[in-house]
Parts: sequence; C-alpha cells; structure tokens
Amino acid sequence: MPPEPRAARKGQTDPAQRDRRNSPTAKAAVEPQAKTQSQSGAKKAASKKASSANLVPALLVPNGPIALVGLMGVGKTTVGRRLAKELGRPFYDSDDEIEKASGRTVAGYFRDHGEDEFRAGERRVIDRLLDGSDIILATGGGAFIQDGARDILQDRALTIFLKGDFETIFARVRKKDTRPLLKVPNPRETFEALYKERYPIYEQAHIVVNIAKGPHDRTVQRVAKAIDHYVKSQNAKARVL
Ligand SMILES: Nc1ncnc2c1ncn2[C@@H]1O[C@H](COP(=O)(O)OP(=O)(O)OP(=O)(O)O)[C@@H](O)[C@H]1O
Ligand SMILES: O=C(O)C1=C[C@@H](O)[C@@H](O)[C@H](O)C1
Ligand SMILES: [Mg+2]
Repeated sequence: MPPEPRAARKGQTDPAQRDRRNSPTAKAAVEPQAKTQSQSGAKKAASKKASSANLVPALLVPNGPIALVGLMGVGKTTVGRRLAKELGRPFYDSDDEIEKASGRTVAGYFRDHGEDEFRAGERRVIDRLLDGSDIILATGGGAFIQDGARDILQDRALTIFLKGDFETIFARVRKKDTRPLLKVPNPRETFEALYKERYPIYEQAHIVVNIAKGPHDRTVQRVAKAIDHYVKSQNAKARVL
C-alpha cells in the first residue's frame, strides 16, 4: 500500500499535519502551492554549484520516510545523500548501518556469514530505521528483492525506484570490486541476470524515476519533482473520492 499523501513543504516536519495525516479531509485540504522561488532563480541556483542548496525549489514532499531502491551502482547512496541535504532531512544507508552494527564490511559479512544472514540483518536494519521519522533511506541493491524487507518498505516508506539502463550502471559498478555478488569470473553476465530478474520487482515501488544523464544533481531534481507529482496526484484522487 502506498503511504497516505501526507504532504508538507520542503524541509518541514509539521507534527500537527502528521496527526491529521489519516483524515480524509486533511488529504483534501493539501493543495499544490505556488513555487516560492522563480523558475529563473531556481535555474540559476541549480547551475551555480552542484552541491549548493535550492536544487529543489519549494516542492511538496510527504512526511515520513522516503526510500530509494534499485540495482547496485544506480546511485541510491549518492542521490539519496544529496536529496536529504536538499530537503533538510537525515540520511541513512542500509549498507552503512549494517557495517556499523556488525563492525564488518558488506563484503566481509557476505564472506563470513553468507548472503542469507546478510539479508536477515538488512531486514532488521530497515525495520529499525523506518520508525516513521522523516528520513531519506538508501537501501542496498537487494533489499527490495526479498519479500520481508520489501513489505516493510512498501508499508512504511514512500519507495522510489531509481531506474538506469544496463550499460550506464554496469560501467559504474565495474570501477569498484567491493560488491560481493560481482566477485565472479563473469560479472557482466551476473549483472545482466540480476538486471533482468530484479527490474520487474523494483517496478513495484510507488514511484519510478529514470536516472538523468550527466551529473548526480539532475537525478536529485528529477526525484524531487517526481515526489511532488506523486503527492499532487494522490491529493487529486482524495478530492475525487
Ligand atoms: N550521475 C552520476 N554520474 C556519474 N557517476 C555516478 C552518478 N551517480 C552515481 N555515480 C557513481 O556510481 C557509483 C555508484 O553509486 P552509488 O554507490 O550511489 O550506487 P548505489 O545505488 O548506492 O549502489 P549499491 O547498491 O551498491 O549501494 C559511485 O561511484 C557514484 O559516484
Ligand atoms: O544488489 C545486492 O544484492 C547488493 C547490493 C549492495 O548494496 C549490498 O547490499 C550488497 O553488496 C548486496
Ligand atoms: Mg549504496
């Protein structure tokens, strides 16, 4: 079930709004609002510097967790960290949290405990992180593929599938040899198999965003706009019902 359309202005976490979030009248009352920054101002701000604020001018963003899902290398961590900065929200990465909790690298954890235990740990970490707070969560590439973690993510977060074409993301993952699933004699074949198996599952996310060509920040902007559209479409539905 997608989360309720709990819209807030960018960076705001309004507790009163949270309390109202399950009320149908509250849904209907959330109107798309005029942008507070002019388009030209937004463009200037966006082009000024990759890491500067205001890449994401005054869009509607729901309260509660937002989770990025998708294949390894697509940019969940990179984009998630920047999105969190733009929205003024805390950022977490499930792989990092597993590493912190276990004192092992992801690769070390796979090696010593195997994938099944890693998945159980991943599920626990995601369960702990999704406590309703307004966080941005970058998930590990396989998190959304396992039923248990996917159910938790779908129930308690607004999920966003970052979708990239095979060659672009394979070129990225080839640069590092830290990903245990790709430490195989033919990583291209393995990656292709994961791509084919997993894409239909990632498609179940509440929102799908094609990654942009070029700098990370273009994708950050796309994600923010997609969230805004999603909230507005949910509000429109609430008004019709
Ligand atoms: N738009 C981009 N242009 C160029 N490189 C990028 C872009 N987005 C991400 N990258 C690079 O691709 C690599 C993988 O990105 P990242 O670690 O964010 O992916 P991920 O989806 O979190 O992967 P994993 O599931 O393995 O954690 C990083 O080195 C990152 O800098
Ligand atoms: O795609 C996957 O299954 C994985 C992706 C990484 O983020 C790590 O969670 C781990 O390497 C497994
Ligand atoms: Mg990552």
